Amino acid sequence: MISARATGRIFDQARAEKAVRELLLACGEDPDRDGLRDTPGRVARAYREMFAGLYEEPDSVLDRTFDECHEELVLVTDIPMFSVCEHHLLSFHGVAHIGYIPNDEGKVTGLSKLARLVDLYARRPQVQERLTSQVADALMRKLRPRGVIVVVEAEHLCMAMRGIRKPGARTTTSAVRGLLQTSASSRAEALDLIKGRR
Ligand SMILES: Nc1nc2c(ncn2[C@@H]2O[C@H](COP(=O)(O)OP(=O)(O)OP(=O)(O)O)[C@@H](O)[C@H]2O)c(=O)[nH]1
Ligand SMILES: [Zn+2]
Repeated sequence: MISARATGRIFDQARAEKAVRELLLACGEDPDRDGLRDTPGRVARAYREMFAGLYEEPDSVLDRTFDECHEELVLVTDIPMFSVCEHHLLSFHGVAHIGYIPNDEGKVTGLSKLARLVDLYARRPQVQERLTSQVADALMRKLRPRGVIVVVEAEHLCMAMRGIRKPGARTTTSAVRGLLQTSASSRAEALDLIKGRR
């Protein structure tokens, strides 16, 4: 059993393996045949990795800040993102763009922390809308910036490989907070930079 570092949740490897074995049986497969014998263990480990964000405290990612006196937009685009849709437990994946305007103390975070924050929230059972707003809200809570914008563009495998079967359909979600919500010109500047990034 893997114990949680911060959130009080645990990953129960033995239970996950048992559940995968049950699922294979339910599908009419033989989990004891050669090719499947190690599969429950592998799948359980894969889920532990894909849901690693359940065991991490998001706010701690942003504990370290730097005084850079930068009071204009900081924008990181095209952060690769893999998450798991909580409705079908299938992947949705794409990119996230994150921008924020530091407060007048000029408090900035390390750029990699923005990607770490996306990773942490993405590695949970999710819906894209909640992932997007959770990242924005964590930044507002911890950095107290003047504004935040988060845009996520993703393809959902549950819409591509099953169900409606529309591979290539992309979903875009955004969350804007503070000045980037109230000021149309600040928001337009950020969106232009996101749209024109290539
Ligand atoms: N809003 C939102 N919907 C999502 C997300 N991921 C998957 N879904 C949708 O969740 C919905 C679940 O619908 P249900 O009718 O309960 O399930 P279903 O019968 O499997 O639906 P279909 O996918 O249409 O076959 C589907 O429309 C999915 O496209 C997401 O991140 N956000
Ligand atoms: Zn889904």
